[in-house]
Amino acid sequence: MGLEGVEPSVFVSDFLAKCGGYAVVDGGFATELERHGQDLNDPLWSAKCLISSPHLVRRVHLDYLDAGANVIITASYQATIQGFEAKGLSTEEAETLISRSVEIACEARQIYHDKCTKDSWDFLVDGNITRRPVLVAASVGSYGAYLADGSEYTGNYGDSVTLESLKDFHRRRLQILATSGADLIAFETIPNKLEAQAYAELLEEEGIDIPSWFSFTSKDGINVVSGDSICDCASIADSCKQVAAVGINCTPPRFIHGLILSIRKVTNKPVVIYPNSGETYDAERKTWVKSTGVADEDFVSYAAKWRDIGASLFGGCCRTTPNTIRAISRILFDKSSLTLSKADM
Ligand code: MET
Ligand SMILES: [Zn+2]
Repeated sequence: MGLEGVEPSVFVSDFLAKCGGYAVVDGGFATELERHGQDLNDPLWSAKCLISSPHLVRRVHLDYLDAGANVIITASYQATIQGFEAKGLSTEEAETLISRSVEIACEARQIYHDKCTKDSWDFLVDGNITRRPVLVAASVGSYGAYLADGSEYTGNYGDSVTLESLKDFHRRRLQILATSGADLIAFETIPNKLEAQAYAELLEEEGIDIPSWFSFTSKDGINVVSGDSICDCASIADSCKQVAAVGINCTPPRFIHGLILSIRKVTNKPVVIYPNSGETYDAERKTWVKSTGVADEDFVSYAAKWRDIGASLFGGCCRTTPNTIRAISRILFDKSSLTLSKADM
């Protein structure tokens, strides 16, 4: 499935309609690889597994598909040409691994669909076999993710990083991912306005012809992590015609409600929400710690409320699991939890 001349907004609204109005995104990817025993304490983080354990990458995609995901996000979050080269790989090898991340996700989707066709009684609607729509979203992590020093959670890149240097950093990987067979590009954990602007300009300059979503990260529910206003950031996404959805990921669930309301003020594009488990990443100790202060309840119970204030795509980020996604899927498609206005439609 690709854009094929279809407007990005139409592509996503058609997809949402086919999913039943709302779509389920997968959950934490790197942290799920860790749960399977991988040591990702490495500058490549999850991208390390593209080299050492591609079978496990496929396994985790399959687990999320089994849990109900309509969108699976590739293992390319921290897969950069610069990062692979620092490990001694050639440029060509690095580029192959980046494309491979998309191929593996597409393979998982194929395996999943083949399995469903065999067990087709699960998929019978009015006597016809229907397939749950599944899109492969190619992940682009921020420049801070490549630095692997936690700066995707501060957005503080220093004065030497400019709009042009960010565009140069991201250009080649974006070109590869856009022609790799992915259905869309997921720009994830965007920590500041400058990087959003760099992505928007790159999409235009490179004539990227698959849709994208821009997903920001926040640690206070008001601004993105750098302190830039979420409204300013979402406005950049709103102005870019190739951006088909705007949202928030890797942010504690308790901040999501206010962020959706802020995003809604500046855009009518679909809102994508995939919070983390509510724990905080300690970059020095390279570990997740329980946050102090307000407790994060099980965020699955919030999903219906986020839907009711206008979000359309829901999943999880770091430390969420296939169980989280299964629960979100249940809540979203549980007709009895729909609001009156939705039930009346
Ligand atoms: C730091 S956010 C990481 C996002 C990425 N898609 C993952 O789940 O691994
Ligand atoms: Zn995350």
